[in-house]
Amino acid sequence: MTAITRINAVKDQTAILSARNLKAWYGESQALHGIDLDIHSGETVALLGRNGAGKTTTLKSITGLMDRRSGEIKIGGKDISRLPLHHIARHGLGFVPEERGIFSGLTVQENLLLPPIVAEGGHTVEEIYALFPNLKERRHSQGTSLSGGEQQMLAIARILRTGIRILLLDEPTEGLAPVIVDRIGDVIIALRKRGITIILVEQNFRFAQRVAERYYVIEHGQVLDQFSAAELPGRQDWLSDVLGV
Ligand SMILES: Nc1ncnc2c1ncn2[C@@H]1O[C@H](COP(=O)(O)OP(=O)(O)OP(=O)(O)O)[C@@H](O)[C@H]1O
Repeated sequence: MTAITRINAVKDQTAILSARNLKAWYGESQALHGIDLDIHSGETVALLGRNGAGKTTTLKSITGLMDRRSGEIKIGGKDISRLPLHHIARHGLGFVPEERGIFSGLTVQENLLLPPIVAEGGHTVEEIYALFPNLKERRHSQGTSLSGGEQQMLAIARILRTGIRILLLDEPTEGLAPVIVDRIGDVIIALRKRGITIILVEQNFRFAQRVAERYYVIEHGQVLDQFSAAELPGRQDWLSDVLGV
C-alpha cells in the first residue's frame, strides 16, 4: 500500500457517506459517469457545477430515486446501494428536493408531523419551533399560504423530526429573497452545530461560501476536483472559469 492509498483508506473509514463509481442514466442518456464522494460526519459539503453538470442527479442517485444507476453507496460503512428508498431513510438519510413537496391541503403542523420517525435522536416539535419560530407562529396555516422561504424551512424542519443524521438539500435558496436566504443559512449553520451532516447543491455561490466547509466541483457527470473552504481563495479564478460566473 502506498502512502497515498493508505491515507485514502483511513479517510474512507471515517466517511459517514461514501459513493464509488456512481453512474446514472435517464433512459439511454447517461448523466453520471463515475462519481466518487467521501463525506465525513458533521461536515457541510456543497456540490458546485454548471447547469446540467449532474449535481441533482448525484443527490437523487444517493437517495435511490434514479431508476437506472450503478456503483456503490455506503452509509456508516454499510452498503445501501440496493435498498429501497424507505429503507434508506432508516439509515439516517433525508432528502429535501428542489420542489420541497409541502402538502398544500395540510397545515404547517400537519405537514411537520407527517413523515414517520425512522431513528432515535430526532428533533422534538418544541426544538423545531425553537429553531424555526416563524413556523410556530404559522403552525395552523395551510401549506398553500406559505411563502417560498417558509416552505423551504418546513421541508427541512419536518425531515429533522424523523431522526435523520445526513441531510441532502437541493437548491435550498432557489427563488428566495436575500433576507430569507440569510435565514436559511443561519438554519444550516445551526444544524451543523448539532452535528447533522449536510450535502447541498447550490447555484448561489455566495450562499455556498457562507455555509460550506468543503466543495466538490462536478462537470459532465464527473468530479472535476474537491477542496476545502480554506483552499477556496487559491481556487477562485479556476472556479469562476469552471462555473462560468
Ligand atoms: N428528468 C430528466 N430526464 C432526462 N434527462 C435529465 C432529467 N433530469 C436531468 N437530466 C439531464 O441529466 C444531466 C444532469 O442533470 P442535473 O439536473 O443532475 O444537473 P444539475 O447539475 O443539477 O443542473 P441544474 O442546476 O440545471 O439542475 C443533464 O444533462 C440534464 O439535462
